[in-house]
Amino acid sequence: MMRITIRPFQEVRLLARPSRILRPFSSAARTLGTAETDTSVSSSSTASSSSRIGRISESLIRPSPTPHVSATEDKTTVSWPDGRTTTFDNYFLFDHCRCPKCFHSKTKQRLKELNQIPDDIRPVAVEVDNSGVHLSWSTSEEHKSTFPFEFLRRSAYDPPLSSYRDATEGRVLWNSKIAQSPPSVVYEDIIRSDDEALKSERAILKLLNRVHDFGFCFVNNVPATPEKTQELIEKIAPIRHTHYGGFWEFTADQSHGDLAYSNEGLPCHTDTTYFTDPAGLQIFHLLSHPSPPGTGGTTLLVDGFYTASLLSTLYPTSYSLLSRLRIPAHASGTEGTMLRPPLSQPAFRHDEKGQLTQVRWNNEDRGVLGQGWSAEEVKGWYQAARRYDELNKSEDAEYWVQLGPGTMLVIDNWRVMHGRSAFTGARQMCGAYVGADDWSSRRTALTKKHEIRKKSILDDDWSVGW
Ligand SMILES: C[N+](C)(C)CCCC[C@H](N)C(=O)O
Ligand SMILES: O=C(O)CCC(=O)C(=O)O
Repeated sequence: MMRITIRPFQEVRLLARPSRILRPFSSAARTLGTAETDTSVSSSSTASSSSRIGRISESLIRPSPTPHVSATEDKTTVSWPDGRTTTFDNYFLFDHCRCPKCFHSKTKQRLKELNQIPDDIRPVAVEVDNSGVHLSWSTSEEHKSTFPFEFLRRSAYDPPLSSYRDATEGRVLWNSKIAQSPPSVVYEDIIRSDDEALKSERAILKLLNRVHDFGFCFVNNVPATPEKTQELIEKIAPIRHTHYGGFWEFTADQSHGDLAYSNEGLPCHTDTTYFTDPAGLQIFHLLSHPSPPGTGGTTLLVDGFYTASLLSTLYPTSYSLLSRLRIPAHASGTEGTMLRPPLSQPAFRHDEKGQLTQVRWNNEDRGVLGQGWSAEEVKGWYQAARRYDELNKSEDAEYWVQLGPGTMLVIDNWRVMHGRSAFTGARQMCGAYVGADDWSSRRTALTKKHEIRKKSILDDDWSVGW
């Protein structure tokens, strides 16, 4: 392990290749001293606090894939073997230390407060080996952090290393042709005997991965009863309770002041746009709709990410307006329920990397537009909305499927829109919502437990909090 002791204000470059010998220095704090050349690795060289004279001892080191690491008063720079360089604020690195003083390894919580980080925190020693970068800090008490290369690659922000896997990994955008081979799993893989709990979990993970990748997935061979449907849903993830209840059964009985409780057709939409946090999963199981004599009641699915990508390509200005202008939504049709989130949101929301993460699209529940908008924005929004609507209603985008007893449909309500054709006759539907964070947590936890983890994946303490 190569150990370099550095002094404040001293740029240090740790060489991954024996091409140069570091210019060692010995100096009092705060100034650069005259250099002494020392080509032997001084095993005795130890991290020095800022009060002691430090020495750089460096020698030719074997070529290795480890990066160069250099630290100055406020930044630590990592020069990767592929030639890319990323820089970290020393405050950021110290804040992300995972040593026992800074991070509770069981609760995965940060222990160090911001006011416990000295404003001028900086490394006083840098070591690099195959396990990562080891920084000794300028704190009064000895404090050392070890950063896996994987953490530094993934957390890089100056600049970001976009090669890192992100939330869109595995995502498949689809159009009406998905009808040829829609994603599905079978009930028996999930509901198993108690001694097959691990197989059941792997089947649930397969379902949730398909929901992540396609935005929906069928579960076939489900017993057509509310009880078995509820049991299955609760096995997958916790049910989210709303003003409609937890597990719900509904029919055209106007029991709620909402068109879903009628026999009207419903254009493609996402649900609960009137919640600050719209439902993550929308799950349906059509228990009964004798047809004949009943008619209609066919389910519509549209990949809102697919049509958003078309809009972005065809009408980038419209995409931008739907990504920026906030739309109030409300649910006001049921006695005692007047839902209207305090913070309206735009139709398209993106994550920190600019990836489309949520589509909120519901014409029926849309409120009064234009508050705080300009006249041009009002006009522009309607043009953009009509363009998006046209794409959603196109033959290319619409996937019509007739549900029936035995087939449960799990929808990512942040991405895939659903609707139905008008119907006649007695139609019994049941299902539930699951919170967005809840199904994401379930999928991540099952992935961690069941997927063979490539050694480059971050270990426990570093894999959380992204
Ligand atoms: C699913 N369930 C029938 C219980 C409620 C349906 C709510 C429909 C509402 N317009 C919305 O889009 O959220
Ligand atoms: O009845 C259906 O098939 C769907 C109803 C619906 O769109 C909803 O509950 O949001």
